[in-house]
Amino acid sequence: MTDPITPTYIPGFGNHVSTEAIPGALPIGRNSPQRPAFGLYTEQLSGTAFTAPRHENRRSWLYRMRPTAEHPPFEAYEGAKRFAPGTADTPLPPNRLRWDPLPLPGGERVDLVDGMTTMLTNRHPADLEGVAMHVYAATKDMDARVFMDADGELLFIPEQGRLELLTELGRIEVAPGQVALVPRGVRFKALLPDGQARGYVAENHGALFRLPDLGPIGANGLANPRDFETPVAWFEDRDEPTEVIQKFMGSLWTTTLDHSPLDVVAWHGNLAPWRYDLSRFNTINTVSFDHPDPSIFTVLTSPSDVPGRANADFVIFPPRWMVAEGTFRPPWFHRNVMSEAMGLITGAYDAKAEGFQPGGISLHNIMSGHGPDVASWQGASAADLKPHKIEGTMAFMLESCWAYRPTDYALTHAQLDYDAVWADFPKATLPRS
Ligand SMILES: O=C(O)Cc1cc(O)ccc1O
Ligand SMILES: [Fe+2]
Repeated sequence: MTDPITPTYIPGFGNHVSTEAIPGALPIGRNSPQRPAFGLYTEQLSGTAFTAPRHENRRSWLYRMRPTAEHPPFEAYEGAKRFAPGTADTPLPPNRLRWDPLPLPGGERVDLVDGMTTMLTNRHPADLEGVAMHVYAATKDMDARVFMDADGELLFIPEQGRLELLTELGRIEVAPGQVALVPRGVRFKALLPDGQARGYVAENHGALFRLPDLGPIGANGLANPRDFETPVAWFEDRDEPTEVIQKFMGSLWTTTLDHSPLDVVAWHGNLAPWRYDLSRFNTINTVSFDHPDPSIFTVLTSPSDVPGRANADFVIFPPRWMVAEGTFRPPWFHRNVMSEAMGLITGAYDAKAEGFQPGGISLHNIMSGHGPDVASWQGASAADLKPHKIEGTMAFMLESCWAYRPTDYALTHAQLDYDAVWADFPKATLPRS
């Protein structure tokens, strides 16, 4: 059963962890003993192909009360109609779009799974590439059910309310301002310690998120590995019917076990959930002039097969000093070969004076002209360029080389005239010859 003890974490990113909730549960010196302690079952959970290069290879060994293999067939899940509904195969308009935050559900309370709305997808999960952006608005704990995503790892980005993620590999509490990752295939349930919660989920079908290379920055900076926290082993011993909802190849499926599958008593390996506090991000930026590319704010990257071109970059815009001299300081006007989906966790974003709200989303797909809105452009063009601290804000970008396609729900719920934020810029006045 869930107990109120604060979860315990082990620091480090991608480390080889060994952890047991009951002394003696973890075998020593071999992965697969003939008779594991206490009659536990051994299971390998792979996050990369068996043959992935050693520095990319991610897997963990789980020691559990029953094998995952013991389950009835899955059937189509009829709930969560806005979660993973698929997208139409019609031409994708190149329009810029923006969305207000989802209202929290009013009447009947909904849990995290039924409170999920898929907004943007790119690529099909079967391609093993691409990312999706979902938003959740939940008002109920998941009780006798768990969720598992066979289609990718899940990066939770809370905007309101904490989530307590009870996973097969341990418990994670994540609050707005922090993010948490649940690896592909790991079952979990989400409790809402604040009674309700809202936020974003980035679902990554491609190469696992990793820390970016630092190049000339050196050995330290941006997100430092020691600030990632992986939970110690924890399990529940619950012989009660437990629904398992699984996302597989873009659809939702359900089956019911006679026990909780959160029954991993010990595990070791380097494929595990973690959380990270975005305030630990060591923000690096110009101390001279110009506005560096936003890649300087990359927290995590999922590479594609093309060097330097991300399947997905998770980038943040944290509080920071702005000191650039003789410079238009906010994001510039630009057209990007990558596609940009953005969210706002708190505060305001420096390129948008209004209309981009916490919990909202904006979409600027490949080659869409965008940048500061008229009000932000006017303000920054006239600003006195003394050092200035941008405070109380946290926006993020899920930048992908694949164009995003909004779901039907997203298309029918977008703000009506986002283009207007860039209307009526004064024309440049050229010198007369
Ligand atoms: O479009 C955006 O607001 C995101 C962004 C921010 C920035 O500082 C530079 C480029 C960029 O795409
Ligand atoms: Fe941009």
